[in-house]
Amino acid sequence: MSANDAPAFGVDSEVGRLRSVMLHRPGGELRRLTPRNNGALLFDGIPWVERAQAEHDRFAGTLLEHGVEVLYVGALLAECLELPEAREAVSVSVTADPRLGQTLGRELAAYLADLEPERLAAVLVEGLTKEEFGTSGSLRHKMMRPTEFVIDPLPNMMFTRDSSVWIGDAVAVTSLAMPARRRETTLTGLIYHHHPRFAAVPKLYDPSLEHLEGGDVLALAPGVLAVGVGERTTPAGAERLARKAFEHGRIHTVLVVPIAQRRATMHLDTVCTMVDRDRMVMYAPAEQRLEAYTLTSADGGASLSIKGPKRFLDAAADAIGVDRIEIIHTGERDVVTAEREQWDDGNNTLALAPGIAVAYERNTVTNARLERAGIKVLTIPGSELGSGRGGPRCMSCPSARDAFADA
Ligand SMILES: NC(=O)NCCC[C@H](N)C(=O)O
Repeated sequence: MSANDAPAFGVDSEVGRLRSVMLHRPGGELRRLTPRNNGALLFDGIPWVERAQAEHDRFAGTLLEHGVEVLYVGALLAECLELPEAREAVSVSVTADPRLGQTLGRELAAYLADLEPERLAAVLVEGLTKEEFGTSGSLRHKMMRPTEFVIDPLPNMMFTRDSSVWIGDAVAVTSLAMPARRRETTLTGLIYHHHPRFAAVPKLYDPSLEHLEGGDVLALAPGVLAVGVGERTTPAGAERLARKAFEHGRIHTVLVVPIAQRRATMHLDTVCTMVDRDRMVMYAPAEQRLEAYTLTSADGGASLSIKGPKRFLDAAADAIGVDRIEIIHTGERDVVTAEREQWDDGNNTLALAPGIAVAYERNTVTNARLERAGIKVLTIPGSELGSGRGGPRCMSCPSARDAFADA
């Protein structure tokens, strides 16, 4: 398919020319972060909010300059929340929180029902404190501190990569592992199920299923997925996704890649990302260490063949049908620079086309290596955004790329 008749939706690789992407511009939810809650909310510091927004605007600006359509979660949500059925679904999911109790739950439903779509969309992401909510006849409310949350904020909403992932022409709304992020998928799910733009798109997964996060899913090439299994995605989640992808029919091989269960490697896309058709930026120690189980199915996912494990890069080259995948290392050969730049999302790049990638400017050594290898690196600032431990790939969910064959 050529660029002119590219599908309205669809992602068959990490590098096909990017056409449309979902972002979330960080807002008031970042103002909820304090030194007491930042750990539980999965931030390594307290971001300067205005600066984080300016950095995010630079990111979005870079995408727009390169012809990418930028869709914002806030606007899509507000558009959905014009629909009574979407408002009802969101109210039911928020007020089902057992911590609220019957009275506060009922009062909260009435409060949400009075909000205009845009304000409701903002409250759902920014959260709501007791003092913002106002008076209540509930015991729960009486016993809360003024700054305690009636609705928890979602400061990680800007990492749109994790709560949904496109596989061919279908979307998987994922099942997030960390309590601080679980409610994100009620919002992304709402968008994909209710927004007229996406309502007809086939849905491959849902948040009630085994844990699976989009940052762990790499579309290595048409028909081939790599799924990291570690702190977030479970083996059961990877297996379920594989079955569903085989059943849907666009995927022939799923490589399941165990990754260390620690914060520095929370998702596979913190360890490696594709920057070209057969080139990857990767944390050097992973080159030899990463292994993969190769999953295939001869009957559309009803039964699975599981082979391996073998070295990930060999399994990937076999599955894609190339001699080898060329690796560009994060940082230098010295362990310290590599570790620092891996931590700062040096290999969490977003490809706009084969050989063109957006990267944080701070990872100077990795970026220089990429440039030396002939990759065009478009840098963006990320000093504040980075405190959430996610880079350009984490902060974007592509819904349309040109087909790999034509990219
Ligand atoms: N794919 C990614 O690596 N996403 C970054 C997620 C960062 C977020 N603070 C988290 O811990 O989930």
